[in-house]
Amino acid sequence: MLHFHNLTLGYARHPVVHHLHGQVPAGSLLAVIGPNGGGKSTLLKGILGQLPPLEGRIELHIPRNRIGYLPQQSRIDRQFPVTVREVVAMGLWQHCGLFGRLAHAQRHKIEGALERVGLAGMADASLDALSGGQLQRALFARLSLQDAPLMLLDEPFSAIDTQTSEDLLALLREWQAAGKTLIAVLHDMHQVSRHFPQAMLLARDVIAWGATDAVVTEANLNRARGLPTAPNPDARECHRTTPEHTS
Ligand SMILES: Nc1ncnc2c1ncn2[C@@H]1O[C@H](COP(=O)(O)OP(=O)(O)OP(=O)(O)O)[C@@H](O)[C@H]1O
Repeated sequence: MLHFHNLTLGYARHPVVHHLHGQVPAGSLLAVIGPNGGGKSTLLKGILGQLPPLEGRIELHIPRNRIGYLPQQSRIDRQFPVTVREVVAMGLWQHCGLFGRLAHAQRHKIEGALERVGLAGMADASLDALSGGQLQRALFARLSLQDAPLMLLDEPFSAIDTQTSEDLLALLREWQAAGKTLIAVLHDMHQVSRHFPQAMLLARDVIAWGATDAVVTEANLNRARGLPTAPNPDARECHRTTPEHTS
């Protein structure tokens, strides 16, 4: 689904993710973990094509506009005057355009997606009336309508109550069982160990990547904590490469 070839990503020539090699096979459920500033969101931006590589490349086996993306909740403008229906309808924009009128079948799909995430009857609620957990449920409904083969989720369960997290984790497993490839940035190691078969520990360099049990170890986490994650303005361009990884 996704293949990293000696990928280096960064800002203004300062590398943040270094020399990433390896592939994410179709159908993976991969957690990206690591310290603050370790480059997790930067990696998602690279995959989305929002940040061109400083070096190397990303081989993507689907068109970029077929990637589903759930941004960090803090990036959502909740004061924007829209209803839950309008937000969820954006998941169908490839079928009806962003400002097109919703056909009966599309309204039906939206109702179904809302019901599936536990928001039945909430379509006309305004976005600012939702709790954090309800908003995340609505964003999952939008993602489900997008029906993308690859989905990237940036901290989908931060500041979300346990019941909502459990419900949405069940949805992720359902999507994986249907053949989707899922990559999620997460901070809760307990959640990662319980629900994600594969993990990548990123602290600018990949510390470990593979089966979650082998990645989430005290030794690896300590190593990641000990690495500098602040940008170094004096960093020189580096030509190191690392061996190929297959998740
Ligand atoms: N737009 C930007 N311009 C310049 N530097 C940036 C930009 N976005 C992120 N960075 C820097 O890149 C580094 C990695 O940031 P990134 O957001 O990818 O980390 P992260 O692992 O997702 O962190 P967190 O867990 O805190 O969300 C940080 O040092 C950050 O300050």
